Amino acid sequence: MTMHLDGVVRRGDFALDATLDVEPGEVVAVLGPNGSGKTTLVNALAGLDALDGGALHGPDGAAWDAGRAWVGPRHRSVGLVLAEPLLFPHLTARDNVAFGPRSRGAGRADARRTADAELAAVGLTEHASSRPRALSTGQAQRVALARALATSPALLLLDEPLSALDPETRGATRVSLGHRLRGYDGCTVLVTHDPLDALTLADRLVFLDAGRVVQSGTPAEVVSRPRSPYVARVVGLNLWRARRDGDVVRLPSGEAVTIADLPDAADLWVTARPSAVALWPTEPHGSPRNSWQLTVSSVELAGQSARVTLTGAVELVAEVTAASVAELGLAPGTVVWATLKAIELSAYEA
Ligand SMILES: Nc1ncnc2c1ncn2[C@@H]1O[C@H](COP(=O)(O)OP(=O)(O)OP(=O)(O)O)[C@@H](O)[C@H]1O
Repeated sequence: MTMHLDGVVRRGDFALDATLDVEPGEVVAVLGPNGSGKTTLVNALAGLDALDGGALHGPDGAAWDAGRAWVGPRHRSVGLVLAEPLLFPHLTARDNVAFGPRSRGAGRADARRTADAELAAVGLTEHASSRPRALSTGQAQRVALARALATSPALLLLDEPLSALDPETRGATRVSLGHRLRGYDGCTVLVTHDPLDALTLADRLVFLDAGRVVQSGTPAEVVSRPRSPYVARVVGLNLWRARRDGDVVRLPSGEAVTIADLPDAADLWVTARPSAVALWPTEPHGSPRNSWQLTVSSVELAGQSARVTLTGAVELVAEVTAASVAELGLAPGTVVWATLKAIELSAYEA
């Protein structure tokens, strides 16, 4: 069944006030800036915190938290994976995974069979007899995933499961996690800071800001139409709020922008890909386009390309080749002209 939350959790001045539905077999990634309420949400779903209002219905169909109805964490059908694997150091990988089924009443042989199947599903059959200190960090995290799934939970909560891994291990562990999640038919909520986790592992993305859901949609929808500066940053797009006045579109700074294809709405979001921004040492002339004289505030080189942050009449990120950084002498404080063709701007109703 669908997991359904429509509830409020208050912590001092902060309030999480969110609606979240997750279908069986669906992976929903929850993203948001620090302090937006992601951990508060996970704690409410796991039963580590109670709702202060509203209701939570688990995927098993039971009211987990609704008025006087309350199912404690031990009685919710939930598997939890945190950033650190937190395995029992004195138990083998197999016994770590078998611990959950055992403590829920399974016989020793049955629990071991389940553990072996779960370890096989994350590619760790050969390490079943290893103790945690003999495992790499990525392997230990895969054992933690096997342990979380060994009780066949209806809801799997993954709270930054890859964040403690070094970049190389993270890539391989992400692939293994994705593979395992495709074979899991329960509901999955994945909290992450990493856009790559969200875009590669999730069927749907939910963005929290200050305790509220500010956008949700499939990765493709969110990537093409971000609706908050945070979402735009995550998907790597320039985003401005704009107002249409007749055929003129103005940014909040009052700057007019020319957009080829305008929707019939007054309040707009306008996006542009950083790679569509061209930079020039002097004011360019020629085909009609948007052009601004801006100051470079930062340059981040990554291999053959660079992300250049510019400020002035508009805030803009440009992606240029490493060669142009040298040719234009781009460094904090450099003044350049930035242009964007009307056809490179995309506008949609806010
Ligand atoms: N026990 C508490 N008392 C008061 N405020 C709290 C308490 N617990 C959390 N908060 C506040 O609630 C807000 C949300 O915290 P939460 O940990 O859920 O955010 P988060 O999105 O998980 O952040 P991060 O990405 O940094 O982990 C924060 O402003 C935090 O300071």
